[in-house]
Amino acid sequence: MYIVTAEEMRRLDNHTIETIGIPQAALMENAGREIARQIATWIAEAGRKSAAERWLVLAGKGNNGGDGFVAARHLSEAGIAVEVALAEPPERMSPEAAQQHDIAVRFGLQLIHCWEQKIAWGRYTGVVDALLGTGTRGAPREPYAALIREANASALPIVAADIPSGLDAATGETHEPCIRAERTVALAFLKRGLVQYPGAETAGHVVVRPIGIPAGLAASLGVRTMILDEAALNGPLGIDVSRERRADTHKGSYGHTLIAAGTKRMSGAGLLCAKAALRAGCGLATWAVPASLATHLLGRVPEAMLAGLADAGHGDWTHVNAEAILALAEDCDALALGPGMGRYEGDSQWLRGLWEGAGCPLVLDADALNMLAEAPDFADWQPRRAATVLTPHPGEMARLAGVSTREVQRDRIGLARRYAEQHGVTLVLKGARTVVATPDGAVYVNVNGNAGMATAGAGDVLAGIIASLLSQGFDAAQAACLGVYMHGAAGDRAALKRTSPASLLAGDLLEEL
Ligand SMILES: NC(=O)C1=CN([C@@H]2O[C@H](COP(=O)(O)OP(=O)(O)OC[C@H]3O[C@@H](n4cnc5c(N)ncnc54)[C@H](O)[C@@H]3O)[C@@H](O)[C@H]2O)[C@H](O)CC1
Ligand SMILES: [K+]
Repeated sequence: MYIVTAEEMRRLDNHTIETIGIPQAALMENAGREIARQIATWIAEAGRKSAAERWLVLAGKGNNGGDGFVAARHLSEAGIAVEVALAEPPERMSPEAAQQHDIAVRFGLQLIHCWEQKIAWGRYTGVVDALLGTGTRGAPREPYAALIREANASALPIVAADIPSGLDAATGETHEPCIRAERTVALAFLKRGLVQYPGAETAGHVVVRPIGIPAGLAASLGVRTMILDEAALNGPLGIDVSRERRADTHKGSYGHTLIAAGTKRMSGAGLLCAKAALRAGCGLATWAVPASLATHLLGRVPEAMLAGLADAGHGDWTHVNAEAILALAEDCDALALGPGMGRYEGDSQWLRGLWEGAGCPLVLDADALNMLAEAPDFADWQPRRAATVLTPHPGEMARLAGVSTREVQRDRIGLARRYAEQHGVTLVLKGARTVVATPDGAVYVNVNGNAGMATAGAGDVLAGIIASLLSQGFDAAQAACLGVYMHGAAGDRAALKRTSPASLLAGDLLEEL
């Protein structure tokens, strides 16, 4: 399922009208009818009687308002009482909205002129927000701001037409004020703002309804952002998710994952990472740690091989010669580096040796990302010889990109795409709605998982899963996407087994993989 910006939506819209020749009024008719249909369905599902309902449609002066007039007509036809509140007089409306206004008048709909009359909110059982759509620029101005505040304060259920008014369709930023919708009927395609927080929260439950724009047009007009679902895994990512293991295979058929992770204080990070790799299906896993630690970890993951690397008795990673890790990596199919590694003097240069030296796919997580972020000479590092996957959380992403965490969260899709393209890496920007960006400009947004996964060690599990998939021969985009999807799905299964997701542990994810 494609996710578009307002600008991409305009291109799709224009192409449909001008090249394919579907009249704009037909698209608007479809849009309004779909909104009304959804409302009628929800009323019925809630066991309420249409005859007992009275809805108020808030109509703005743009085409979003035009959709509102159409929706009102179809609600009325479905036997649901409806009135339309006009934010501005018809002479200020877009031609399409003005046309729908005139039709509404002749149709006999009850209209309220907000510049002359106050809305008696108590009269209604629900509200359609058709004030502002994808044509919005910046924070809602008057009279829209006041209407949005009143609608929110009314505590009536609000159904947003296309997007909640006040939401930035391109980023998910919410302006002050912004409609808090119970549901949103997205027209033709999901807008980015509906899937990124905080926008995703103000949109409530989102459904996407077709309005006559061919679904395939998105790809042909260059849209490269989509929901990470099974259709994406099976389609553009080319993964057969129902594929079974062949019977005549052995552990050597499924790759060998090397995990360089953990220190005395954070040995659990390495443990979770190594276990996750094995649970995600690699045939063999080697867990490398500084030698001083190895004796304490014997038998902790019996299925993994434990490699204690000479550390001159220091128990830290910079005293482990990078060459020793590279020598182990020679026999492995992917290397995960960073969880629980700690930070040391000169560690950025230490990482450089591994970045330039490792000929197998590399997953960098946690401390390895901070080493990378602080490398003053990163621009001079030789390009990697195999795929690289970075798995930062927003704070680590901020350090990598040299911006604030707030900046990262403001436009996760845009930032992840730019970073991945610029640095030739596959980037997994973690957090609610994890974003996977590939070096060729494709972006996948994950929608599974839950807040219980905001727990120590969940990231270490993800790094292990992705490295495991890389060692099984999946390419970087496939491994990152399938890994993120499996990780979220495991989290959802684990959360179902607990009274509250709050008590979920990273170790629980392993059991569900
Ligand atoms: N996607 C489609 O193919 C179709 C979409 N439809 C609907 O049309 C809107 C987009 O319509 P547009 O006229 O471009 O924009 P808006 O309705 O969002 O109008 C905005 C309106 O308000 C003014 N404005 C802009 N920013 C602000 C602000 N911050 N405060 C106040 N006013 C503002 C601006 O000048 C415009 O006049 C889309 O979302 C769908 O709902 C079609 O109906 C069907 C085809
Ligand atoms: K709206």
